[in-house]
Amino acid sequence: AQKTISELVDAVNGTPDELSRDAGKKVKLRNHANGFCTSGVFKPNPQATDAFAIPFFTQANIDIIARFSLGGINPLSSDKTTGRFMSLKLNGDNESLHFVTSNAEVFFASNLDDFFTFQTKIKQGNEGKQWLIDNKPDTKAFFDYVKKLPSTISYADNRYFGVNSFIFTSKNGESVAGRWIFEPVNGVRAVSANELAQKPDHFLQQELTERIASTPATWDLFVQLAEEQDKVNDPTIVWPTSRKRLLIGQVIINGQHDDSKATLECDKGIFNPLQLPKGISPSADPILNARSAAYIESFIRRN
Ligand code: HEM
Repeated sequence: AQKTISELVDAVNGTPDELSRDAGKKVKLRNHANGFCTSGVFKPNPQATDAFAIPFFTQANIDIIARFSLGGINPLSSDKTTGRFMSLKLNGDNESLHFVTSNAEVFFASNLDDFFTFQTKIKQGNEGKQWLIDNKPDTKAFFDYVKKLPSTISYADNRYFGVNSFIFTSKNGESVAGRWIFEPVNGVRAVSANELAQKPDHFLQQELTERIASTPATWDLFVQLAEEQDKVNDPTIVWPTSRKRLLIGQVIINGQHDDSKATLECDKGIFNPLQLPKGISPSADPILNARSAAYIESFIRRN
């Protein structure tokens, strides 16, 4: 039988027992616990609405609430790992759009059973990891990809990927599949193992806060468009880099609303990958379609 949302959240939180929901609630477990919130503005590319029928992007400046995080349920995990995550709420005058992204372009599972298996095995240490390498080619490909990710000493120095596909309505009413890619305007900056070793265990929050006090962290947001032969509903398959990209706008993280209630309390809420404006809809990717419900279940448990 298909895994339930509750079982998936149990597996993520590592509390797979009948009382897990209550247990999770008591200890307030949450994935991506090591993280913090800040703010900024999104400036759509005026040409974006030449290609797409997405009225949301006609607003010149859209407020952003951002949360940067690491994977895992340990709020005190070391910042020296390579995984980096960026979640954004674009709050427009009439609609909103959320992004929940990773610096890995590829996912480790294409279906909920494999997601559950990954979460369960990965918590069993080296033996579980070896089992995944031997039995799950998608997960092995993900491990190989992650090994090649650069070490970075700033959230600003990474590319971020939406990973799952969405369906975009073109100006002439056609549906086209695409994926979000955020390119850091100053490029990816990798550091040596030596430079990373000199850092304390926790530095990412302070680094970004100090950085944006003088210079915003900025990303160009692109939609990478699928071609006929591309697998749209499988996040373990990366599309060729030759695929056409359209510039949608720029993400500018400058802390402009860091004193607002929405930013200060952003940790309490959720980022919802299915919060989309008119003209963008979810693909049939089963991973994407389980995410909102899982995030809401996690939200209920931790509140
Ligand atoms: C079936 C697939 C997935 C499940 C079940 C799942 C589960 C979860 C859960 C339970 C949380 C905690 C939510 C909360 O309490 O706020 C979470 C957060 C998060 N997930 Fe996933 N996830 C899935 C796929 C993905 C994918 C594909 C990505 C990357 C593109 C991703 C990136 C994130 C990020 C960045 C957060 C933190 C959001 C924040 O900053 O508040 N997840 N996920």
